[in-house]
Amino acid sequence: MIEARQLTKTFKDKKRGLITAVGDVSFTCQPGRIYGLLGANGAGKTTTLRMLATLLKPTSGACTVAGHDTATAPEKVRANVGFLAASTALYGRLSAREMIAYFGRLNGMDEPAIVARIRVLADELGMHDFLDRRCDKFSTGMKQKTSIARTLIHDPAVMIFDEPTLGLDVMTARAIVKFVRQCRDRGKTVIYSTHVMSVVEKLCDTIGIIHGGKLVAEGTLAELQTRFGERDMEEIFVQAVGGEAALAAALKD
Ligand SMILES: Nc1ncnc2c1ncn2[C@@H]1O[C@H](COP(=O)(O)OP(=O)(O)OP(=O)(O)O)[C@@H](O)[C@H]1O
Repeated sequence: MIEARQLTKTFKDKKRGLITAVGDVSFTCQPGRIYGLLGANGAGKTTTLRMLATLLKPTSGACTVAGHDTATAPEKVRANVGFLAASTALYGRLSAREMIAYFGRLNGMDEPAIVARIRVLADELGMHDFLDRRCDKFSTGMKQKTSIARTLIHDPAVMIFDEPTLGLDVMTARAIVKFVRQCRDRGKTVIYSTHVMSVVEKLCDTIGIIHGGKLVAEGTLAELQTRFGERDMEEIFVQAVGGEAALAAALKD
């Protein structure tokens, strides 16, 4: 389970002064559920996820992830979390299998467990054709699948995906969305950040709309449709952030 309580993160920026990237954000995600964090560029999604994954310390507020507090037990949180960041990198000279196994060892797994888990991930993500090829020759989709596998090698209870389908072709994006759904169906707690409305509609059990660092609306798709009197997620989103002018102004910052 994930519980964020009044999470706030401010940055001092030379040009822009004090920035509240995330302000007073609270939400929970239960096992077997996908929480979709939906927001435009600069809304505060990545900063929120980095706090949950212990990569950033909140300025105030707290988070509990898989039963552990990120401030007092960060190692325990990290052992139970797989975080696919937009910037997750691969070593070009390693093959996908070597890369994934390396992260298995970093997570304290023994060799038989690593071999077995790579087989499962390669089946689920469709990676067998390129498992033993060098990462520097990979397409964007192959790289992303390898990054996902290395992030989830230790089969964590909590999985955090930051824009996992960005820049991917339709078929690869569909394969990844299907994989995320399977993770949820196996009881994982999943956070999925994106600005793609259609993915949120199809995939997420609960949707949190984040804008200017604030969680401005939250609910199931049906709840949001009722609350805003709209069926279309894009219309709901624009209304939730205060209209097109407010969205355009935020994107200019
Ligand atoms: N290290 C930092 N120093 C200064 N400002 C930062 C820093 N990290 C993020 N910000 C600012 O905080 C705000 C939220 O950024 P964040 O990356 O969390 O948004 P996002 O929703 O993930 O957007 P995107 O989809 O563009 O990645 C932005 O205004 C960003 O410029």
